[in-house]
Amino acid sequence: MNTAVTNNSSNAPTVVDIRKLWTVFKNADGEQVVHRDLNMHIDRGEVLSLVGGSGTGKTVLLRQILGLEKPTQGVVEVLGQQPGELSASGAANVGMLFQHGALFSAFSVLENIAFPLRELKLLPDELIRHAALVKLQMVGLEPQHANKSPSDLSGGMIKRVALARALIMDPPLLLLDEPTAGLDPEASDSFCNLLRGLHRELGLTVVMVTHDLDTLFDLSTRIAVLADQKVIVSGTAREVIAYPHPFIHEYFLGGRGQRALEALHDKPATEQHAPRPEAAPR
Ligand SMILES: Nc1ncnc2c1ncn2[C@@H]1O[C@H](COP(=O)(O)OP(=O)(O)OP(=O)(O)O)[C@@H](O)[C@H]1O
Repeated sequence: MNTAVTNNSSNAPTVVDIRKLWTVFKNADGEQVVHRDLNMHIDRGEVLSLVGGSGTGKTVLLRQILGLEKPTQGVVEVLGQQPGELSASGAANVGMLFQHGALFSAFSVLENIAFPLRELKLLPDELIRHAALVKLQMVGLEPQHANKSPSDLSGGMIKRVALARALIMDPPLLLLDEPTAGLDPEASDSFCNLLRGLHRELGLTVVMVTHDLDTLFDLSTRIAVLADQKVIVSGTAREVIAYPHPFIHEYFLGGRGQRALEALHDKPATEQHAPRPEAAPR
């Protein structure tokens, strides 16, 4: 099997560096190796999407970058720090948008957004409230929604509130787990537009897991494919699709993939970024 392609032309600093990562779970049948000697690095400003079959360890990898789980072996670094060892201020390096928003149902919209900042216990209430209102506006919601309960919100609004909460500490790195899952096409387009605008305006680095090909092609500057317990290829959509692997063929060249690809063909090639090797750690 070929290994993946050309050089990284970017001189941007590395935000996420994963080296020789192993994830092994013990279960009733013995051991399950999810990641085997996996290497991946993500530079500042990238929107890197993780694609792979069910159970290939995409969510586990996000949780390891966030510091919720430790790998069995190997190194995960975010801005040069191990996520599990981040200080209170360092914890602000990563914001995470969970798949279903994961809002606290007993809290108002504003209390949900403010929660991570309030937990730090470093700022007065009025400043926290002001910061949360700024984030509410940043995700395109009017102040009149501030006191609503999550149960009064549409699916698209819940995602926006969850995004505002993920951004409350101004993290340079944002993790997105299925950001458009459960949204209708219109809400999904609108949320992608919001994410694209925030990525540009805030200079964010983004790592995303999505099964939605429209979202994948719409937002990604690079796609990394997880298969055979590692990243088998990373690059633009065109480069990844050209890589010979049964998963890629099935995933991108089935009917669903073909439809999403038609939309991609309308995009100028200049919107695509250079492919990257992930075979060896730096
Ligand atoms: N805490 C855990 N203990 C044991 N096994 C786990 C644990 N967390 C994840 N796994 C297993 O690791 C594998 C990878 O899980 P993960 O949720 O990362 O997959 P995924 O690529 O996100 O899949 P999907 O696309 O279906 O969401 C799965 O087989 C899962 O059952």
